[in-house]
Amino acid sequence: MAVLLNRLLTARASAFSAITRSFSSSLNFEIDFRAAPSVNHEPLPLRRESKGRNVQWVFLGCPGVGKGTYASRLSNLLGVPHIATGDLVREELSSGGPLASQLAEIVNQGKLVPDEIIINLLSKHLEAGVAKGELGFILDGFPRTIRQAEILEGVTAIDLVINLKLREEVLLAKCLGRRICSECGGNYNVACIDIKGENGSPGMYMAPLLPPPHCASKLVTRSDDTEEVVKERLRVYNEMSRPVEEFYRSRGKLLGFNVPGGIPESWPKLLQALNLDDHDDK
Ligand SMILES: Nc1ncnc2c1ncn2[C@@H]1O[C@H](COP(=O)(O)OP(=O)(O)O)[C@@H](O)[C@H]1O
Repeated sequence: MAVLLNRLLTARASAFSAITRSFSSSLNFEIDFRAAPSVNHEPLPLRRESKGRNVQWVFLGCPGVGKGTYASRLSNLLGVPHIATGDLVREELSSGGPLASQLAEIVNQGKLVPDEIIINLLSKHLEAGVAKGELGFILDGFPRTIRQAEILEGVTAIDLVINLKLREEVLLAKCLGRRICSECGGNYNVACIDIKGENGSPGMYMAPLLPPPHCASKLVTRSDDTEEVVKERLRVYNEMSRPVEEFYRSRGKLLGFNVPGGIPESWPKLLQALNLDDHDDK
C-alpha cells in the first residue's frame, strides 16, 4: 500500500523537490488574531508568485473547523489540487462499490476508516491526478493518525501544516448547520454563530452561508452531521488526530491558526499569516 503511495507521490515530488524543500525552515507559529489582531510574526517564506509552485500542504483541525472551506480557497489561489479524504470516502460510499456498506457503518458511527482503506483511496486519486499532470496538493483530512503521518513522511516532504482551531461549541453548531446542495455539491451553512465576549474573552460572529435560490430546495445534510456523531468525531479527533499536531510541531512544520470568525474576516487573516495575497478577492 505504502509502496503505491510512494510511487505516486515520488512522481509528483520529483518535478519540484527543490522548491518544496525551501519551505522547511522552522514554522512553529501559533497565531491568534482574536487575542492579538496585529500580531507580529516572521512572515513565511511564501509569496503571491508561489502560484504554480506546487506546494505540498496539509490541513489539520477538528470536524467543522473549516478545513474544506480554506483548503479549497487556497487550492484555487495556488493552482494545486485540494484533496479531501472525507470526499473520497463519500464518493466511494455513493458509488455503491464493494466497500460502501463497510464505510457507511464506520462513517455513521463517527469512527475512522482503517488506514489501509484510506491510503488505497488516496493512492487511486493521486494516480488519476498524476495521469492528468497534476503537481502539488493541499491535503484536507489526511493524515489523521500518527501512522498515516509516518507513511506520508516516508514518501514525500510536506512543506507546511496548517492547524485550524475553533472553540468546541462553535464546531458542533457549524457541523449541525452544514448543508450540501445535492445537485451542484455546493457547501453552505445555515448556522448563525453569535457568541458575546465576556470576562475579557473575545466574542465571535459567523454569519450563515446561505445557498442561492436555485440550490435552496436541494439541500441535504451529511448523515454523520448529527449531534451524537459529531460529538464522537470530536472525541476521536482528540484521541487519534491531536497527536498528529505534535508530530508536525516537533518537525517545525506546524502553523497554528485560530479562526477568528466567518470567511470575510478569517480569509484575509489566513492569507496574511501565509504571506499570500488574493488579488481576486479585493
Ligand atoms: N484520513 C482519514 N483516516 C480515516 N478516516 C477518514 C480519513 N479522512 C476521512 N475519514 C473518514 O471520513 C469521515 C468524514 O471525513 P471529513 O469529511 O474529513 O470529516 P470531518 O468534518 O470530521 O473533518 C471521517 O469521520 C472518517 O470516518
